[in-house]
Amino acid sequence: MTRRPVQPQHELQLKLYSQRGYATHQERRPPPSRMVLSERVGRSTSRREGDGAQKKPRRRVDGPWTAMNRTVANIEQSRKPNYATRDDDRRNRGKKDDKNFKALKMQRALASISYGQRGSIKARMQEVESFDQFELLPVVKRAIAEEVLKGMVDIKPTPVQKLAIPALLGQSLGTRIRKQKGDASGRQEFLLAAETGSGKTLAYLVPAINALKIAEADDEVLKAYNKRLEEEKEKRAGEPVGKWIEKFEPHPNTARPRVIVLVPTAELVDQVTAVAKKIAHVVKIKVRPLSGTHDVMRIQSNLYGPFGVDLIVATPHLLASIAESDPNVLSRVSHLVIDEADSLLDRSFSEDTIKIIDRTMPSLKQLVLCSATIPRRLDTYLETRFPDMQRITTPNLHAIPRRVQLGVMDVTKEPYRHNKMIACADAIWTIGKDTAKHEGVSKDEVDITRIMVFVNERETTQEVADFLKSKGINAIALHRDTPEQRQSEMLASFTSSKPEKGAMTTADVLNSRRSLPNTQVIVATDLASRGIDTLAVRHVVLYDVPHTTIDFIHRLGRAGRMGRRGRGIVLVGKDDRRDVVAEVKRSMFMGQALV
Ligand SMILES: Nc1ncnc2c1ncn2[C@@H]1O[C@H](COP(=O)(O)OP(=O)(O)OP(=O)(O)O)[C@@H](O)[C@H]1O
Repeated sequence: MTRRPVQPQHELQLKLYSQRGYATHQERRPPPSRMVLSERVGRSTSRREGDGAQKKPRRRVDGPWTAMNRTVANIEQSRKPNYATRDDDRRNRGKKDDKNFKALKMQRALASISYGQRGSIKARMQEVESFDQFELLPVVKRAIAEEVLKGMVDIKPTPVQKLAIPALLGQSLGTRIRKQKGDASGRQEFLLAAETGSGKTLAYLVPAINALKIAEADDEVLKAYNKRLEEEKEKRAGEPVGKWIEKFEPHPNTARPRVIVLVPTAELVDQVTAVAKKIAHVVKIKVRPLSGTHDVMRIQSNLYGPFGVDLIVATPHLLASIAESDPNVLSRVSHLVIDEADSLLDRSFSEDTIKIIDRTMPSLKQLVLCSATIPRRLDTYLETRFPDMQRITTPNLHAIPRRVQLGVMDVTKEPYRHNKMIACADAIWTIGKDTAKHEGVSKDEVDITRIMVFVNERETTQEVADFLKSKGINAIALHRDTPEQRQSEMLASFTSSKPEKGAMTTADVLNSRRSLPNTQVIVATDLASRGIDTLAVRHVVLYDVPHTTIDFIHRLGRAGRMGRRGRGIVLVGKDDRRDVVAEVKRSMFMGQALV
């Protein structure tokens, strides 16, 4: 048997962060797994092989003395290490083999979507080339081109938009997407599932606003109100409307929105509101945000303001509590969108979300759930509650794009000795310096590098941010107690689509020893930043190994958005599931969906 040469750890680290962009020998060819878990680990002991198959298994009570007095090593045959060679590994790669994703399979959190179904969808998508092919009102098309995607050349719908917009519009198009008739009440239910950063927001906002505008044209009450308003304007000859509108009769849409978009966080309320307002500006509808960060006065004026409200973007908790005191708020909703449905229908939010779904049901025409991941729990819930829901899934759902690379840092080795904080700071310093180096020494100013660090527990965010600050890194923790202004300033720079120049030159950055100029870091849990459109982020550090593949997808999804390239670094410690990390890395390399 040939032995593999052992490389000193610091050499591996250097290689890992070398200019070749993490594509080191180890990276390109993951070592074979030395310990392969039993294929039948999920089955009960009674059904395992051999003569013991018929016997009832003896009940074993685990306790401090269980391992004593054993005369044989308690190693199952099936747990024997698999000494697969690299050649075996290379041969097996790509084969649809049960060996793949074993560790992930044990954790299986995501619902599986057949590749057969994805293939046929891919063919249908090719039939759509432009937003003009959708049966949208001209004013909505203009809003997309002139406001939302302003400045972009060759504007094309993204895969999820190609599939979802015609379906939500009830348009047959060439796409042959099944036109949903709706149930007895005429209500339609959709699930939009597509990768992170793939343009889901527009995919649901555009058809909802289009429907809103069509309904508005048929609304007799609104037409009569507008007529009276025009007469009043004439009567008051030139007096600014803002001065007298409060005293005029209440707007028919006051506190009676027709479209509601639910999102999990205040940051997402702001983000989705900003996109909706860009369309609203051209289309002339009233879009208002409702989130816990607003004071009571602002919430009151957003909901009960004299100009009415058409579309509300809200967090479920706040909206559910408003609906408790004023049930009419949800009495006229025709379109309900649940963005980040995997979070909003999970334990912490589901009570309020379901309350809102139930209350809007009588008037609801379209229910749209939107998510980058479909956890099995959500899948089961939808199966039971909405058996006729039309599922629109893109071909790459649950796969982390190949343009995002994943590097692994072993924190148990020198020089880190299990100290994750030092490893994290080291990774950030390396990224900061490497990025400056890549920009070239001739540059006067270097672009600011934005890095997101993800931890599993909210409590750790501040601890990690403080440590990074002590190491000269400009880091901020994203949690409830961070001053709102600082938080929103930092988020604004992370979500900007244009690169921003820092004050330092390349030489300054490379020579600096005490602080890392031109680098900004946000430390967060993925829940705090779920859905945030961090276009400026190219690097993500997974300080903790995520608990599930769902978290892997959402966290790595903050980088490499909308076709951009990205890099992730996962810090792996003594107690972390290396097998899971290795399999995620392998599936990313092969462009396969995670399980
Ligand atoms: N057709 C398009 N062409 C180019 N860019 C687009 C298009 N549609 C949307 N975008 C841009 O893509 C980015 C990501 O969109 P969006 O935030 O809707 O992604 P998402 O799918 O909701 O991601 P997540 O799952 O992380 O919430 C935004 O900056 C948006 O402006």
